[in-house]
Order: sequence, then C-alpha cells, then structure tokens
Amino acid sequence: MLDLPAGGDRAILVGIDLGEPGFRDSLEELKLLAASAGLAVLAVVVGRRDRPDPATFAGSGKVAEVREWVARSGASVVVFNHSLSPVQERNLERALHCRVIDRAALILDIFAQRARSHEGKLQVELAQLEHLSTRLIRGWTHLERQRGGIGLRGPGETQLETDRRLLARRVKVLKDKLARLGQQREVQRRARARANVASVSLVGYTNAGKSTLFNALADGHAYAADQLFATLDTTTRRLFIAGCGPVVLSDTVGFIRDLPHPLIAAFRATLEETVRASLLLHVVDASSPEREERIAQVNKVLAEIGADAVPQIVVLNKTDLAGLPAGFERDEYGRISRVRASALTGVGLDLVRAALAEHFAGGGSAQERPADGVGRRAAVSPP
Ligand SMILES: Nc1nc2c(ncn2[C@@H]2O[C@H](COP(=O)(O)OP(=O)(O)OP(=O)(O)O)[C@@H](O)[C@H]2O)c(=O)[nH]1
Ligand SMILES: [Mg+2]
Repeated sequence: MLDLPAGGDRAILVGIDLGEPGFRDSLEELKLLAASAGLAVLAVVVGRRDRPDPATFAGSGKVAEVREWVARSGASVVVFNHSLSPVQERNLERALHCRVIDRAALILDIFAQRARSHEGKLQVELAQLEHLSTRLIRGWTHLERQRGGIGLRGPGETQLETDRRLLARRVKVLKDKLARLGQQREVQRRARARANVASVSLVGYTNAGKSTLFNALADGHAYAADQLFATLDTTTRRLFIAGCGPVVLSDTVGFIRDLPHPLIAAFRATLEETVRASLLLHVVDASSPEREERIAQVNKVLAEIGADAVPQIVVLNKTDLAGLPAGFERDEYGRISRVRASALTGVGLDLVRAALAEHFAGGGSAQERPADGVGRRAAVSPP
C-alpha cells in the first residue's frame, strides 16, 4: 500500500498546463480519481509553464503558492496531475512539509483499495513494487553521485541494496504466482476454443458502463458503480445469443489516459482475456464530450497490450443521458461498427445482441485468437 493516510484525507491538487490538449479534462478526471481514492479535495492549484521545472515540476513560485494552501488548509497530501521523478517528489515534500504523490501513485492506490480477488491483489502488489523499485534505483544513483561512490558506502546505501534485493525477491515470487494463475486461465481458454465458443471482451474507458452492460447482457451481478475503476477483476459468463449460439462474455478493468506502465504490465494476465478475444465490445460513455478522445485513449492502451488487431464494435452507451436514439452505424464494408444503446434503461440492447449475431454469422470467427497473437479469422464469405 502506498500508505495514503486513511479516512477523510484532505488533499490539494496541482495541475500545470504545459500547453498540451486535454489539460482541463485531465484535471477534472484527477478530481474524480481523488474522490474515488477517498480524498476530500480542498483546493485545485493550476499553473502554466512551457516545460516542467526539473527540481519541483511546478517551479518555485507555484510551490510557494501551494505551500500557502497547505499551511492554511491543513491538507495532508498534495497530488500532482503529472508523473513526478523521485527527486521532484522528494524536493516537493521538503518544500511543502506534507506528503506528495503523482497521478500514477494515486491510480495505484485506488487499485490497491479495490483489489478483491487473489490474482487482482497480486497484480496490484506487483505494480506497486515495480513503481517503488524504479524509485529506489533512481534514488540510489542520485545518492551515489552526491557521495562520490567508491569508499564512501555508508550504512544507508547498504540498506538500500538490501531493500532492493528483498524487493527483487518478492517481485519474482509474485511473477511466479501470477504465471501459474495465467496457466490455469490458458487451460480454460483452450477448452473453450475446442468447444468453438466465441469470446467477447468488454473494454473501454473507466465508468463507461461496461459492468452495467455486462449485467444486462449476461444477467450477471458484476459490481457497477459511479466511481473510477469499480472493476478490477475479469468476470466471465457464458451466455446464449440467438443467431450466434454460446458466447463467453468478459467484463474487464477500465482504462484511463496515462495509465501507469507498471499497472499495464502487472495486469497483462487479466488483460490476456482481451488480447485473445474473438471480438471486443468497446463501451463508450456517449454523453461525455470527451468521447472521441477517450476512444482514442482506449485504442492506444489496446495497442500497448497487443489487442489492436482484435475486431471491435463500439457501443455508444448512455444514450439516455446523451439524448441519442438507439441504432446502428455501419462502416464502408457494410459491417456494424457502432451500436447506440443504454445499458441502464435497456433501450437498444436487442441491437447489441443483433450486432453480435451478425458479426459471428457474417464470418467473424468464433475462434479465440491463438497464443502467438495472430488472429485466426475465418474467411469472410460473401452471400
Ligand atoms: N444514465 C446511464 N447511466 C449508466 C448507463 N450505463 C452505466 N451507467 C452508470 O454509469 C456508472 C458506471 O457504470 P459501470 O458499469 O460501473 O462502469 P464501468 O465501465 O464498469 O466502470 P469501471 O469498472 O469503473 O471501469 C454507474 O453509475 C452506472 O449506473 C446508461 O446506459 N445510462
Ligand atoms: Mg466495471
């Protein structure tokens, strides 16, 4: 655990506008992340720079302003909407006299709070240790430079080396355990592939409505809630869809922009389900003004995990909020590319089912993708 002081924590958020697009939205998102982590946000301090200050990211003037806020409000943690280097983090903690974390650490903490299954907990612990280990290593290089190296190894450094060794050992244990769990999944997947059952994975931005859609389609009881990263574990149900037979549907962890890399790596096992699926239902909150950008963000993560070659149908969800009618959109080849529906009200769910039926009937292979990641797609048979 990252040891965020528990219960009723008061936070100050800091965002520095570096002139990149989406700054405001990502700051709004940071507020949601903070709320999801159980933090009470006292203030949001915004600054503008051409590039990050190497020592403190925000620059000394902005840091003074934040310190003022911390002193006045009694905040216990300051959250930066960026990736901080370990050195910046340390300098900031010294200057602000309070705990400083970055966006990645906040996301890791939410994952740590949410992890329920054995596998989920292992994955989060692995991600946290990897996050920590880069910090120890960088902290070490920093020390080395300061002290001048040879002959000056103090007890502090020895301790660091011991820590690193212990850490490396634990990381290995976790990876071994996860690998064994991965093998079990593989056995299940092979059995499904033998039975020629199509596998469909729900993917999408966090809070898009994946679990709600999963429950609506599979009559399931996945945890759906208005918070970021409600779902961490992959839940799988078998359902029968008229016109396409048995289908295995998986609900998965949601994505977000700037998902920390250790997390993506640690969740690789869970996300295997996505990589190997015969079809992705990419769920989108149609009521978000950010929806096209989020689609792009999700596709970026899908590419990172090697799932960009899996066929995809976009479900524009929350049409009730967006004020859109239910319906289909087709691509230039006449294939259904988008379905507009509402998982909550149920309007358009028949269209989602029909899209699945059409996809699998129209040559979309019901086979899962083999381990080498190369899709085994049945030839499209024209009528
Ligand atoms: N109005 C409306 N709300 C919806 C719809 N679908 C989902 N929601 C709400 O959106 C919120 C998020 O839904 P979830 O199903 O938990 O979203 P998710 O994509 O699984 O989110 P994570 O697991 O956190 O990534 C919940 O409060 C749902 O009730 C919809 O079609 N219309
Ligand atoms: Mg969910």
